[in-house]
Amino acid sequence: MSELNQLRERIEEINIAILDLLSERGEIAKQIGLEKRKAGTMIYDPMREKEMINKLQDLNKGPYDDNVIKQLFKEIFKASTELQKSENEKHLYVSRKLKSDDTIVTTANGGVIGGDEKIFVFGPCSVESYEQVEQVAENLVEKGQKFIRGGAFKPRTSPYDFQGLGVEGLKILKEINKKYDLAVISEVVDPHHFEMADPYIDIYQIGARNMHNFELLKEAGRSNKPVLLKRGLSATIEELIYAAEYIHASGNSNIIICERGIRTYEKATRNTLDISAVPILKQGTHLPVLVDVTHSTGRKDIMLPVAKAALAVGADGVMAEVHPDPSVALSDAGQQMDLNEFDLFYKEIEQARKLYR
Ligand SMILES: O=C(O)C(=O)C[C@]1(C(=O)O)C=C[C@@H](O)C=C1
Repeated sequence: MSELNQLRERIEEINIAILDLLSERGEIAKQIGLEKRKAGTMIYDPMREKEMINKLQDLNKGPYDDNVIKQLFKEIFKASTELQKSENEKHLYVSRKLKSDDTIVTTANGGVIGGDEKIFVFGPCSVESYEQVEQVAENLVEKGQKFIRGGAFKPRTSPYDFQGLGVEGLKILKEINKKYDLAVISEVVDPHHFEMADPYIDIYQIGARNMHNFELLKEAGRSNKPVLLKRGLSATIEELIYAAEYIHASGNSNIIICERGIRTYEKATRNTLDISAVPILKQGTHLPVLVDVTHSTGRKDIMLPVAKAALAVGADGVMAEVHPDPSVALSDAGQQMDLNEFDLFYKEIEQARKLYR
């Protein structure tokens, strides 16, 4: 055998030895990934990678220089994190990889979210009085709606802003539910609220500001009612999925995700609606996805085209705020539709809804 062929043979043996070691390394990385998942730690660990690279560079005898070694190992670490992520994703309860069928959330009054028909969730930002909620409820029943939203506990940016009527607000919502058979969606802000609010609420809402409140998510997971989870103000789609996973992992599979806009540098709208999050969430998870056009835009003049866009990209429904007299509303006065504006909005969005059934 020529010298060249002998060397090539040796190199191929080494390739196979490296491949075997890489496979073994990959299997260990997968196990590390599972341990990290149990502990709730992030997959990517730059400090650990730096430590390992420093050690390897110290031991490096050449002929490859330190930078080449660094690049080669960086590629290996990257491949490991990708492996860990896809393994984790396969194991996420909310992942479509684990369950290909859509999750369909139902309420006692026959409301269905995530089924063949797209749905709407309308109602005032805050519950202010029985009369105020009733005016909206009557309007919704005339339109054949199944849901009403209204906040009784309001986590507001300023502590001096209206904080909601609390339990009194929930009682009003229950009266409305009994009289109009509308399923009530209302926010809870404290892990102790679930037990207290149970007799009054049909779907618990976890608001954007609490998307990362893990104790609240876990308690929502222990509750026996559907949970509408809003995307955090600065949360990535991955973080939103993990927040939903917290609820599912604690035992509750009835989860609805709500894209409500994220904080960007753009000032033309209140938040920036991440429209691409909708198909990404629909592909990556089996959960129903709603789009809140009030909080994402903060502008009544563009709510309709944005709502149509949400339905067009695959949202299971649209949320929007409606108030009988927004000018005196105790919260979100500028962005809630009055009943006339709502009629116009509804006529058009109902047409669009039929298109995307
Ligand atoms: O040690 C870890 O925490 C791992 O997840 C393993 C590993 C690796 O491949 O060595 C993978 C990704 C991390 O960014 C750091 C290291």
